[in-house]
Amino acid sequence: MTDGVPDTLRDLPAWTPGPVELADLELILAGAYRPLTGFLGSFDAAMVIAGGRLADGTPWPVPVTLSVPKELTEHGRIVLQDPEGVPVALLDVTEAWQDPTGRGWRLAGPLEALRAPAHGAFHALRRRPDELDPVGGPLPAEAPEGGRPPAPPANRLAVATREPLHRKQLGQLRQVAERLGAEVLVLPLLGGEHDDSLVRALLGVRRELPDGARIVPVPLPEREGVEPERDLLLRARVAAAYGATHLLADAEVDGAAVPIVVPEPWAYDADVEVWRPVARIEPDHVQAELTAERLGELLDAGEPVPDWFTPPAVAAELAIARPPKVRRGITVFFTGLSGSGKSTVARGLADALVERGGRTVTLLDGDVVRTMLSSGLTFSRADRDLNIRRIGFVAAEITRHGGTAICAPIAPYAATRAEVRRMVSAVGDFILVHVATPLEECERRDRKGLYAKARAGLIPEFTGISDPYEEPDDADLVLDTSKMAPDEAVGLVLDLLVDGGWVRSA
Ligand SMILES: Nc1ncnc2c1ncn2[C@@H]1O[C@H](COP(=O)(O)OS(=O)(=O)O)[C@@H](OP(=O)(O)O)[C@H]1O
Ligand SMILES: Nc1ncnc2c1ncn2[C@@H]1O[C@H](COP(=O)(O)OP(=O)(O)O)[C@@H](O)[C@H]1O
Repeated sequence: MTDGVPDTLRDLPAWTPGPVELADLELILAGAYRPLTGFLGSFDAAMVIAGGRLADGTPWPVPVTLSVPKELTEHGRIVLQDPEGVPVALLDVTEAWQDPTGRGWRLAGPLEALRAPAHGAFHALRRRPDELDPVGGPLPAEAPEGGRPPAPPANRLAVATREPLHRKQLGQLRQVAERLGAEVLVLPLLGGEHDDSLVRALLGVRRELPDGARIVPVPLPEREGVEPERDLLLRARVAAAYGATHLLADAEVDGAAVPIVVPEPWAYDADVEVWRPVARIEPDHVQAELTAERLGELLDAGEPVPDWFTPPAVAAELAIARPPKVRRGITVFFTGLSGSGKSTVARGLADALVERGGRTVTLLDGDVVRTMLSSGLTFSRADRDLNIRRIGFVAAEITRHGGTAICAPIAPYAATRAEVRRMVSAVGDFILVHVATPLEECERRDRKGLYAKARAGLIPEFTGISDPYEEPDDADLVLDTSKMAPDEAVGLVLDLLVDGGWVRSA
């Protein structure tokens, strides 16, 4: 491995895989996907999807593939790079194939590591499987006074989790580890929006884990469309590569790479105020679980998460990952025809929120965006989509940081609006307001004289006249401004925000 890009690679085409593929690449190169040494070819992928096995019969739960644009399928070698353009691996292409369902192109072939991938927060905790001691670790150098050295643990119990561990799971983990005589390896699975919170929540309960427990973050994002059983099988594979002899999980699954251990049910004993196996609690002392729904309600309302349920360090991280609604970032996204009233209502809403105080507001109005962020873009479908994606990107950043983004573009395409909803919802909340003023009314208003020009054929591709507008079927609020005054329209959006808990009632 060298610092610069070797001369021999400089002329090769480079490709930046998607986030899940980059995580796969890292795990393949680290040996955490053993026995996989590269992305799957068509036969292996088909066998995995159909029967959970590679073509040679090795059990493998999910298709680990690399998708590329068609142009890249003509090359024999490709440099795979991270999103900053730093080369990570060299792919020797042995097969370019087309996915039978989506028709997208895939590449397979051996990989050569060029440089260790750059890790962000908590990089100091990362370990490749070969950087962990084998089960049991090195023997203690000296025996404790007057006794024999304790036997090293015979087993390694892994927990591979995308969720923090609460008091129940911590108790179950201690119980199972003790029963197995196992050391504990916690693998926080990275790839979500709150990776840092997850790792901090696990570090925060270190003292509640059995002695010597290790925490090693592993990039294993949730994969779209993969059933929970297959995800569990993949977690077991990775745990096995990290030397685990057992994996703690909520459910059993056949064919796992290491035995899955499902702990016996535990509950909170309200009489003696401890968590313990249900079998050891008087039935009328069993406290009802805090459901995920109730936990969500507490966090949304900014109420404390009870100490009996989770340690304070975890509760603090839960509140960071899901802040109270009054402090949570939100995007209010107006969509509608030109002249429908988007800017008027959006401006009125921004003013009303500023007057109330308590929220920072950024208005991303359609016309204004087009003179700054999207200057130079046309009104072709591709440029409109790019414009909306840019607005969505900025809105998501504002939302991530707890702000209020108010957007007011036409945004005529449902798929692009859905993309923005996804981007924003991953980091906060998203409200879609359809300003559904009829075209006749927008045209009658014709504030800028654009409809007249469009009718005269002077503006090609004018939304509603010579270009499509796809009506939303997922709007959180629909406003027809031909039937109400601007103040009333603003009032309706404000009511929605107050009722939903994002804005305090005046
Ligand atoms: N061909 C065509 N179609 C639609 N609109 C046009 C067009 N050409 C210029 N304009 C003016 O541009 C404003 C719409 O820009 P947006 O960025 O909101 O459009 S889009 O979301 O990218 O489709 C829109 O402003 P609003 O009236 O505020 O919606 C129009 O004034
Ligand atoms: N209830 C209402 N809400 C919003 N705008 C209204 C309403 N009633 C009349 N209008 C008028 O309609 C026009 C809408 O223009 P604008 O807000 O720029 O629309 P857009 O941003 O959708 O192009 C303004 O002249 C506004 O005064």
